[in-house]
Amino acid sequence: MTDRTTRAEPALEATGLTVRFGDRTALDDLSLTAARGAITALLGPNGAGKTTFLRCCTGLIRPSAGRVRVLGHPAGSPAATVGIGSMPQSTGAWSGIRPLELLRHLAGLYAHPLPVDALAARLGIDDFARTPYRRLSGGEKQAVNLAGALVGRPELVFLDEPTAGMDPHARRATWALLGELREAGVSLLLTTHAMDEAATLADRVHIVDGGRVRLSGTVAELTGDGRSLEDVFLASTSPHAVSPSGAER
Ligand SMILES: Nc1ncnc2c1ncn2[C@@H]1O[C@H](COP(=O)(O)OP(=O)(O)OP(=O)(O)O)[C@@H](O)[C@H]1O
Repeated sequence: MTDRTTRAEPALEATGLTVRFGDRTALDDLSLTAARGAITALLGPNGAGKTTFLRCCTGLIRPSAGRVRVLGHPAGSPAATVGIGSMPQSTGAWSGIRPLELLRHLAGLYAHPLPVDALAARLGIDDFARTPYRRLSGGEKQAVNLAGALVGRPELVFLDEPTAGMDPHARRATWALLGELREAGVSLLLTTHAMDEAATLADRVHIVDGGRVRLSGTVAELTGDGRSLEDVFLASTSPHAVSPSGAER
């Protein structure tokens, strides 16, 4: 599916994305790229537009203006969708299904899935493999959601706050796994509120606020003047919600 031309394109390229929900502007002419084989982190206050952006990338939302190319193909097209994995912030979809059943079901949708048992063992899912999804703890659900995103061997993975709710052991194990995926050439785009997560993992950071990219760079570039990443974040973003007109606050 991926030819030489599309391999030359970034893993992800968004140009001039605008998304409105009624009179609320969630994305406001947002443009950014994510390189192949790298971890790109999206930081931003609550309501900044991060999840909306991921939903545009996975084809769940069609922007009112702008375009997204995923692995060299239009977002939402079959050619783009086949190469991606997505870990949403939460999913109410699974309810009574048990983690191993779910992962086997998802694996069956792909031609060359990862071995489910090994993936479940790696993410500690063995311990609760037969517990109905809705009974799992927050961190356990996160592990299952992550496994679901990875089981199809995606070229590009979208992770919406992947370690939110995880204990420090699970968080470190997840960081290690994401680092290994990058070493294997997988491209990753994650959102996070954890500055240490971005600083540890990200090759490039985009700070988003009010539906726009406010700052981009490596962590070293962004903190080159001696400030912490959190100080840079606080100085470049606002605590207020997006105004109904979408105007800058
Ligand atoms: N389906 C929807 N209908 C109406 N408004 C929406 C919808 N989805 C998102 N919004 C609004 O768009 C804005 C951006 O939301 P989004 O979920 O993308 O933010 P976020 O950066 O992911 O926030 P958080 O860090 O809290 O998860 C918010 O003001 C939100 O209320």
